[in-house]
Amino acid sequence: MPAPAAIQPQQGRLRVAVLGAGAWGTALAAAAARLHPTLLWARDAAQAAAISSAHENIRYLPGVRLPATLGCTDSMDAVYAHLRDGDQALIILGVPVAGLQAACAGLALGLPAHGLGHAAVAWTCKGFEADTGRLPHEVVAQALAAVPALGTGVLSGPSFAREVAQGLPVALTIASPSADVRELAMAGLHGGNVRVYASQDVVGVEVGGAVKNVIAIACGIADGLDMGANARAALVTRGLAEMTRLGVALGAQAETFAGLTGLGDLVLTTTGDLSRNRRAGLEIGRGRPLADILAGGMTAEGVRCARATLQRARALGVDMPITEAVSRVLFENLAPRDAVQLLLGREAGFE
Ligand SMILES: NC(=O)C1=CN([C@@H]2O[C@H](COP(=O)(O)OP(=O)(O)OC[C@H]3O[C@@H](n4cnc5c(N)ncnc54)[C@H](OP(=O)(O)O)[C@@H]3O)[C@@H](O)[C@H]2O)C=CC1
Ligand SMILES: O=C(CO)COP(=O)(O)O
Repeated sequence: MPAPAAIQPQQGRLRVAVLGAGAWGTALAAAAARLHPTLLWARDAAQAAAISSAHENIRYLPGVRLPATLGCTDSMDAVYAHLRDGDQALIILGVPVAGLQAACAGLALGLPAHGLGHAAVAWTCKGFEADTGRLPHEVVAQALAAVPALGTGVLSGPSFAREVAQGLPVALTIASPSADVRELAMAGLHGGNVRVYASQDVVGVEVGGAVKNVIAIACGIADGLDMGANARAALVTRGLAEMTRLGVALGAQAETFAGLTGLGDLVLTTTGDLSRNRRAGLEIGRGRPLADILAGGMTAEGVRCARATLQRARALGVDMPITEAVSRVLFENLAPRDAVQLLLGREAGFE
């Protein structure tokens, strides 16, 4: 695609709101607050008050100091008032896939009622919706259909929340059919140690984010079983192949999977121990029951969406052997070692 137009400085004019004060929403809010007036929204009043006063999200990012300029509220009216005070409004959704529909349904009512029907909305969740198999943009299109002037896009890429909140370097991708949304997201976050690239391939970016979580579980399982570095490299590479097959079948561009939101995020999440999906896999490989691992409420989107990914792939006739093996380990009591044998026992074929 052609390079997007140069970004004009928006200081003082662009206002950013981040909905969802989990690890990733808080980290992105911290990054945006270094550049623009930014307000974070938490659904829990006590959590919002604690973040505003202590400048720390003790539940999700303990020990990380947040910018003093970053406020947090549990009031959507306060969010709308904050956005109305600027000339341009960027709303970043930091909720998981399971919360996306409800978050958008709220915005579909609230944004037009507050004169913000032209805002830009970017979601950050990674996965297929568990019950419906929809990708996030399909959820958003339906939930925001009543506000057609809104610009929408997906923000993704290899990005552990803790590192971003600490101000360490990161590269992200905003994918949207709208040049305005791409430029607004870049203006909102690009600067200092944050680089934001643009893409038009929403499907490719979303499929990369969804499938890499499942492959991270597979790599965690292999590492938990001490299968070695060769096994991990094989899973990453063949995982990339199945991610690409599914993405292309859904209309994505194959090149997207060689970028930040495909290979980039796959490498990060399959090898970095900050990954919750990888950690879930490690524990499974070491024999811990899944229910135990998730008992604390840890967000592991690969667990939530593995079955939906597989169903969508089957409907398209796409072969995803690693995703299938992970799904059977998670939900059909297949022993991790038997899953490895199943993958190794497949017929030889062309790469
Ligand atoms: N953490 C990371 O490094 C990254 C995460 N992501 C993606 O971002 C998304 C969010 O992840 P992350 O922030 O880490 O998750 P967390 O578990 O840290 O936080 C989730 C946040 O969403 C809220 N939430 C949870 N369920 C719902 C719901 N059904 N409706 C509304 N709000 C809800 C939670 O509120 P409450 O606290 O009140 O429960 C919390 O504020 C995931 O899809 C993840 O894959 C993307 C890039 C990096
Ligand atoms: O998406 C992520 C990094 O880009 C975070 O990965 P986990 O959800 O596995 O922690």
